[in-house]
Amino acid sequence: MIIGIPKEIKNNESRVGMTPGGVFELTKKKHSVFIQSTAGEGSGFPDKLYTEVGAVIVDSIEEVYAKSDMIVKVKEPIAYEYPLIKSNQLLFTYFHFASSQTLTEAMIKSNSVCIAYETVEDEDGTLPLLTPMSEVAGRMAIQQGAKYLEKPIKGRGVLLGGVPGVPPGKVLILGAGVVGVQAAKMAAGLGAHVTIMDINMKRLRYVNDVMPSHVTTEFSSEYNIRKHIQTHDLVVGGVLVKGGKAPKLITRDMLKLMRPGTVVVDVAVDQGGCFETTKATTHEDPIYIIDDVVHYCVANMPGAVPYTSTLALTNVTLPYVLKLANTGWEAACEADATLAKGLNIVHGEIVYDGIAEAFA
Ligand SMILES: NC(=O)C1=CN([C@@H]2O[C@H](COP(=O)(O)OP(=O)(O)OC[C@H]3O[C@@H](n4cnc5c(N)ncnc54)[C@H](O)[C@@H]3O)[C@@H](O)[C@H]2O)C=CC1
Ligand SMILES: CC(=O)C(=O)O
Ligand SMILES: [Mg+2]
Repeated sequence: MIIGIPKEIKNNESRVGMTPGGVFELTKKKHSVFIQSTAGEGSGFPDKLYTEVGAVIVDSIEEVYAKSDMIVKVKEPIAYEYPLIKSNQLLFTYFHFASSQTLTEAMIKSNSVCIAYETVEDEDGTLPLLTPMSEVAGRMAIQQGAKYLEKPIKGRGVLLGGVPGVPPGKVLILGAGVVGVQAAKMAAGLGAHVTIMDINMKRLRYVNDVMPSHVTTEFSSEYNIRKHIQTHDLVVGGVLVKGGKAPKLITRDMLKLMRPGTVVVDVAVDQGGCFETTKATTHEDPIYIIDDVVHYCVANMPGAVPYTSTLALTNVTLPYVLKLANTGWEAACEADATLAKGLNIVHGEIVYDGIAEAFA
């Protein structure tokens, strides 16, 4: 198969769809790989490393799309790319359709086959292609939150770890999935007091078992959220309803309960966000303030640490890229139920319930 890897063009997105190590495995199986010039540079992979393993460097994104049967990338195609997508072309990337009707309509119109990393789902309900980026974003959420809590950057002026004689800051985490647990780990490591909430008791039992005693679990309800946002300094949104829109757990009127300078980091922004006041931001301009609450809502957080994220992403996508390249998407999805869950839009039809429901 002919595989194309374009350079990402989303704001400050320096990840690339495949490492040279991944390309090596594809060319070993006699597949052809076209990669856009400098696509890997931001992740520490100059063109030379790709040509050494048999990839062909092409100058423009137009050429990558025009030559390829399958496009392997990181983020959803953006408007510039819509007209480049060919009928029947296979697109393997993150899409997060439920948060964008424009993207959904464009992919329906393209007559392509869209397999979304974020809905590839194992038998046990875990999301193997979302997990590593959620691990990155969960850990980053505390790094970013701690930074914006500093007074010159508009926060409350609280040091999360406190100091001897002064209590630590308080972090509230909504969702005890991958993002939530990684955020809890980082916040606990800094010495902050952590409250983590979920509606899944199994997850809360797990967190209770593995975390130190300054991480406390609490069932996620409006009553409990209203209570805790009055005393916590940093609130992290990490909830997910697979493939669907995130539930709005903190409404506009609830912001008034928070103290000025409280920071919210809504990692769930890519599925629409769990704060009513969430709107997607970029690494270039990551925050905005509403009712004195600092909002950080960057939809591609791992893009800022591409040296780590590109490796972590290829680790998990490569086995599926190989299956798709070796047998084509129909046979690969028939043989692998986990991969088949990634089918979101096929030749103009939405085939994933969560997306259809988001726009019903
Ligand atoms: N902004 C960014 O750069 C990135 C965003 N993400 C996003 O972060 C979100 C979370 O991802 P994961 O942690 O991997 O998902 P996950 O499925 O591991 O965890 C989500 C958790 O939310 C819980 N939940 C659902 N409804 C809830 C409610 N009403 N109250 C409390 N908890 C609730 C679920 O029970 C589950 O435990 C996703 O939308 C994902 O796409 C992931 C990576 C990067
Ligand atoms: C998962 C996702 O949206 C990201 O890695 O940017
Ligand atoms: Mg995202």
